[in-house]
Amino acid sequence: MTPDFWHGKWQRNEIGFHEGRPNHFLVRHADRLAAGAGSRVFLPLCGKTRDIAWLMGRGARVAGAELNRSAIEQLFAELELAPEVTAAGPLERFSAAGIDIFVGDVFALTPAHLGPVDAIYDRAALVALPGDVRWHYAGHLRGLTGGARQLLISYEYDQSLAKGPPFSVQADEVHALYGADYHVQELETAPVERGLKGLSEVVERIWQLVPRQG
Ligand SMILES: C[S@@+](CC[C@H](N)C(=O)[O-])C[C@H]1O[C@@H](n2cnc3c(N)ncnc32)[C@H](O)[C@@H]1O
Repeated sequence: MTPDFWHGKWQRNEIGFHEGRPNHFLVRHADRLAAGAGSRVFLPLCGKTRDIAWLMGRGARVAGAELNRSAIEQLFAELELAPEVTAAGPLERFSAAGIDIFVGDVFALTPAHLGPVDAIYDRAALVALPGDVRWHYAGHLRGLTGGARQLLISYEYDQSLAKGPPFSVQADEVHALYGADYHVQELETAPVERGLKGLSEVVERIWQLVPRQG
């Protein structure tokens, strides 16, 4: 997916991925992020997800990365926060109390700019990326965060019936991407009731990834 693909989606308001309310799996399993008051949670490819407000409401601090500037302007408007905007290498940092969002390519974000994070919450981020990029992404997340624990939400469907994104990411791929560094545990699986891409047989899975040396 090129940056223009995603900018076009935001420009045309084709944001079917945006849930508009906190994700049901996150609400049920957030305690496993061990991200209570003061913890800092990183949301890669964050869009303007309502999960950010929900996590902040629990006292977590939030960091995010998002390609599209308008999405982040909308996010701050919805949070009723006025961001301070500064340069962060090739990205921009939108900051307010308890929140830093890096606008630009997540692959250009460095650990020095991101700063320490306690946990990663990946919803519709890994699955937004094509297969070859997913390997690069998993390694980049490790490098950015020192292998912080994760909650990861994936979709599975028959990829021969529809093109991504979101891409189908099978269980064995999650293990292959993360199993060397993390204990990978499936927490819950549920059918996507409204379907996805016109397909009725789609499942959504939430994973907990705990660092092996942690
Ligand atoms: C499927 S959406 C998911 C957004 C959000 N996680 C949610 O749950 O609503 C993927 C988002 O990733 C952003 N994105 C895609 N490639 C990116 C990249 N290389 N760096 C940063 N953001 C990216 C897109 O603009 C889009 O907002």
